[in-house]
This record gives sequence, C-alpha cells and structure tokens, in this order.
Amino acid sequence: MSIVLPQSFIDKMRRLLGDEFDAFIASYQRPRKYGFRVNGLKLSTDDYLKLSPWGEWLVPIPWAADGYYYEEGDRPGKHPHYHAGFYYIQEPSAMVPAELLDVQPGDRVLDLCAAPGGKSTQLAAKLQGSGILVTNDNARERTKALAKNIELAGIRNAVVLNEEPAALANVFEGWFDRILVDAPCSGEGMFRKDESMIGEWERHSVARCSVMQRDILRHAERMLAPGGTLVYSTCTFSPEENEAQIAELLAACPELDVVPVQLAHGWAPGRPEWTNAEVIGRTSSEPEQEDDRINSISGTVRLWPHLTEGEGHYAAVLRKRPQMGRDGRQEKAQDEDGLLFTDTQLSGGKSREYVEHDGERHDPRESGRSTSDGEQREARESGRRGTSDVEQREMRESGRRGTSDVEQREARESGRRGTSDREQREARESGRRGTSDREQREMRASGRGRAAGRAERGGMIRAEAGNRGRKGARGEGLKRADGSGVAGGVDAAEAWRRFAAEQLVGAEYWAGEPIAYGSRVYLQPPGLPRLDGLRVVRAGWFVGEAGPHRFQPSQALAMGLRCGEAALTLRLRADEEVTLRYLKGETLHIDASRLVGPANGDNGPASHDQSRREAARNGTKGNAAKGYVLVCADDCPIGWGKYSGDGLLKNELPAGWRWM
Ligand SMILES: C[S@@+](CC[C@H](N)C(=O)[O-])C[C@H]1O[C@@H](n2cnc3c(N)ncnc32)[C@H](O)[C@@H]1O
Repeated sequence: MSIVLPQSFIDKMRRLLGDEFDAFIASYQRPRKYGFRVNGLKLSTDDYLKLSPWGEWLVPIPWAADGYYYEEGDRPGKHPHYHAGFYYIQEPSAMVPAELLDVQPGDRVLDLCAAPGGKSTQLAAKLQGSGILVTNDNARERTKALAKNIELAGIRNAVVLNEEPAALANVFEGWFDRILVDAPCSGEGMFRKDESMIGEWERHSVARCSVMQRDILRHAERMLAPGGTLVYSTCTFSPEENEAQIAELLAACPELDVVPVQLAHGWAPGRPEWTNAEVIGRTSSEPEQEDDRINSISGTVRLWPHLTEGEGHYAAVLRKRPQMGRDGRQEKAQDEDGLLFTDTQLSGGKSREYVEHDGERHDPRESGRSTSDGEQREARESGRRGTSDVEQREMRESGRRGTSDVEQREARESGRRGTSDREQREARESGRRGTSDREQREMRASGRGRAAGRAERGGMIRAEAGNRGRKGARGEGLKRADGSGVAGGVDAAEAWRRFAAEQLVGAEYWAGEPIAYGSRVYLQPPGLPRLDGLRVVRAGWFVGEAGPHRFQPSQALAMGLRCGEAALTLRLRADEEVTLRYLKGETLHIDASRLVGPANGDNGPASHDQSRREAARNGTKGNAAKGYVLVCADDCPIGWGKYSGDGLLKNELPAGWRWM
C-alpha cells in the first residue's frame, strides 16, 4: 500500500468494520476518482457536453445531476471553460450533501461552513437565481477563495459572510428553509485523495472536531425555519463526528427528525449502534433517548470507498417539524414571504431603527418596501403577510414558495439562471422587473410597484437603500457605509445606475437592491435582514466601484452576466489563441467589426442605445465603439476589456483571475 495510514486509524477501523475491514483497506490500493460538476447557471449539461473537449468519455456521476467523472490527465482546471465558470472541480462524493438538501428556486439557503465554496456553487445552481444563498465560513482567509468561487460561478443572489454560527443565529433565527452544515472534521475519508489530510488528522483530533461540530449544529438548528431541512455532512468515518453528533442533536432538539435517505449507488446506512458509549468511548451528556429516535439514524448515509466510486463521506438529512395551527394544519413560519418578522427577528435581538420619510416611519431593513408601521401592524393583525388569505391558502395548499410549479419546472428544464425565457418575456411585456411572484406580491402589499419605483429612481433599479447606505457592516471586504452611500463626493449607487443604463442591457429588470458601501456597489438579494454587526465579505453581487470620474465594473459583474446583457461584446471561441492571450492579461488588437451588441431578442428592450451598438457592429471607428466590452468565450463572459476605438482592447482582467 503506497499510502501510510496511522496505526491508530487502522486499528479503529478494524474494530468498527469487522469482516468488512479487508475490503475497506484494499480500497486504498485503488486510484482515487476525479469529478466536476457542470454549472447550470452558465449553460445546460447538454450544451456543455457538446462543447467539452472530453465530452465523449465523461462518465456521469450517478448521484449528481450535473456531475461527471473525468480522467486524471484531462486537467479541466487548465481550460478556458474553467475561466468561464462552466464547471466546478469537485470530488464526486462531495456532491452528495447538496443533492440531499433538495433546494428549490425561491428558497432561503444557508451554507454555514462553506469555504472554498464547492457546495455553495452547487446550491446556487439549484436556486437558479431565485431566492437567497447566504454562504459563510468562520476562517477569514478561506472566505477569499469562497468569494472568488461564488463570483466565478456567476452567482447573483448570494451574500458571503465570515462569521461564527452564534453571531449568525442572532440575525437569522428561524429564517432558512434549507441549511447545509458541511462540518469541519478529522477528514479520514480524504486520506486517499490527499495524503496531507493524514497530518491534519493527527493535528485535529476527532475529539476536538466533535466539540466544534456540536456547537455549530446547535446554532444551525436555531436558524432553521419550521418545516425546513438541514443536511449535516462530514468527510470522515469516525462515529463520534457522525452518528453520535446526530444522536446528540436529536436528543437536544425534539422537533428535529431524521429524513431517511434512499440507499442507492452503493451507499450504506448510518450505524445507530455506533452511538453507543462503548464504541465512541464517551458517554453522551444528553438524556437517554427512545430507541426509535436512535434507530432512525440508520436513515443517515455512509459512503465507503470500497462500496462506491468516490471517497468516504457521511450525510444526515433532518427536518424540523412544521408549526401546527389550531386546525392541525401546517402553519408556515410567519416570515415565509419575508414581510412579517417578530421585532426580535427583525432586529436580531437589538433595538429597532426607523427612517422617517413623508412623515411616516419606515424600517430600513424592509429594503425600500416603504411599508409604514400602520401597514405592517395591519398586515400582522390580519395575518396576511403581503398576500390575501386566498393567496396564502393557495400557496400553502400547492406547497409552493413564490413561483408556481410550472414556472419552476420550466426554469429547471431550460437550465437558465434565474428567470426562464418566458418569465423574462413576461417581465418585459408586463413591465415587471424580473421578480418572482412572491416579490411582486410583497411590493404590491407594501404599496410599491414598478411605476412607483421607476418614478423614484429615474427608470432604474431600486435604490433607496443604496442612497442611504447601510450602516454597521464590518469586515475585510467592506468599508462601513457613511450613511449616505456617498464616497469622496461620488454617489456610488447613482454612478452604478448610470453605468448600467449606458453599458448594460435590461438591468432595470434585475432583482436586487443596489447597496453602496463606500465606493463599492452590491446588488443585494431582496428580503434579506440587515447584516448589522456581521463580518460581511460580499453584501450581494459585487457589481463595481465608483471612482471620481467613472464607474469601474467588477469581474464579478462580468461573470454574472450573459453575453447579451452587455451593450458591447467580443465573442471569442474558447479554442482561439486570442482567448488564451486575453486570459493571460495581454492587450489585444481587435477589429471593431468583431464587437457586437446583443443578438436580436436577447434580453432587454430593443431601444437600448441602438446607435452605439449599430456603430460597433458596423465596425465604425470613433467614439461609438469606445468603452467597456464584455469578453466572452463560447458565449459565456470571461471578463471586461476597454476598447479605445483604434483597435486596441485594454485588458481589464484582474491579476488574480488570469491564466497562470
Ligand atoms: C469541510 S470544509 C467545507 C467545505 C465546503 N463546504 C465546500 O464544499 O467547499 C469545513 C469548513 O468549515 C469551516 N469552519 C470551521 N469551523 C467553523 C465554524 N465554527 N463556523 C463556520 N465555519 C467553520 C472551515 O474553515 C472549513 O472551511
């Protein structure tokens, strides 16, 4: 055996596995498996397979809809498609937890231990741009990779935080529909993939990891909404970090139940008998539990390297019981539609703040919904939370959350990111701004609408909160907003709106609130509570930075766009030499005839700056073809360039994003 495993690990596994031990230990002689997952936010799996240089010999990973095994020599990290965010390289078994979480578009999702972000990108793909992903890691350095992976994947509806779970639980109590706890663990399941994990194992003892996991799980549970689902996962074999954690959680939280995982693909059941003090070497501090609660742990799942084509993993799916009304029917949490929260939930346990406008008090956390106190109280009293009784009943009965089944299915089938073609068309026709039913209802309920919004914001995206700025964010990535959203005399949100009007197509239809922190502007997913006091790495989709003379669009903006959403694009093929030169950071000589506007019918009103695009399309030199150009490879953005009108495209790719 080439891998030298610690003797104490071998002894423990022999004791646990008995007859199965020989097969288990033999698996260390076999090569590890490699996998990647196609990013449905960028393109469908079918479309990717047509483009992929390895398309013919990729083997589907049976438990991940968009996952494929590849061969070690394929090196997908060294391909322009990697830089376009077409896929995420991920160990095959690591794709299981996010699959089990069953995320649906519109959900509020928390990835609590998220860096470097593999599972976050998977969860975001399942949201399809609708709903909110809060992705967090308590290790500051690791959140840099997390933020980059979120941006590379083109995720528009994520917030990246760098917090301890306890701090998050104060702000997000009972708030999430879905929570993933991919816990820090002793990593025993990764010894074959990465031998350096053996050293880590010796440093981070099983006992130490168990303490962390218990603490993380308790806070995660607090953040789960009634009826919500939590997936706990590790990449270790030790029962102390797996079944024993679930046993303790079930004892501490009677409203949580194990949802049995259907066994397939060589997956094995969890081992309730391994929660026994004799096996785990310590007595649980929790009270004795009924046998059926402990036995339900057999519904959790173990992936063994001798039984599946992947590394060792464990996962448990838990559901919080829904609150029951007096009639015995499920009463979804009052805050499901984001309109009504208890005062404590709204304020994260702190005193509430109000903004005065037109003589009425507004809660700034309501992000421009402008619901007066009176309206809020009325809504609370009538129990309507922004929708009529009939609408609420309908939603409860159909079990939907903002988008209809048909819309969800269409969105899923079209593999599009966020809104289906039909939704976009409808949005254009009806004049709504690419918002879900739920968001529209919220706007209606709070007396707001697109007309009002347009009038207030000169035809652009919601901006009040951006203008006001948001107070209190701390952390690396964000400067504290100065309360006005004005940095160095420049109104950052206003600068963004001007940029979007001139350089982008259809930005007025995007969901998201422009929020300025100093000079940096983010589009924040609607409905998020205030992040006061939290370390915020990205307050939403980072769209760019306002300078004294111009707005500098971010790489994250480029990666989150479709090619048709920029006024000027340079469409390259991934296999062109010039693409590689762009990715290496070179200045390019580009004939103006190669710069194009959006294709007909591609996202947005035809009236948008037609002459500018026409001029560019016709290769007209001069002012018309100057400015920011979205550089695309195989129809997906890879970054910005700046065209000078004399054939030179200045490379705007940030150093950290270049081909190395
Ligand atoms: C197994 S890794 C997560 C991998 C990640 N889910 C992915 O798919 O890319 C566990 C992560 O938990 C983080 N972590 C450790 N303690 C934590 C805590 N108390 N709160 C939040 N994150 C924590 C670590 O920094 C580490 O990045």
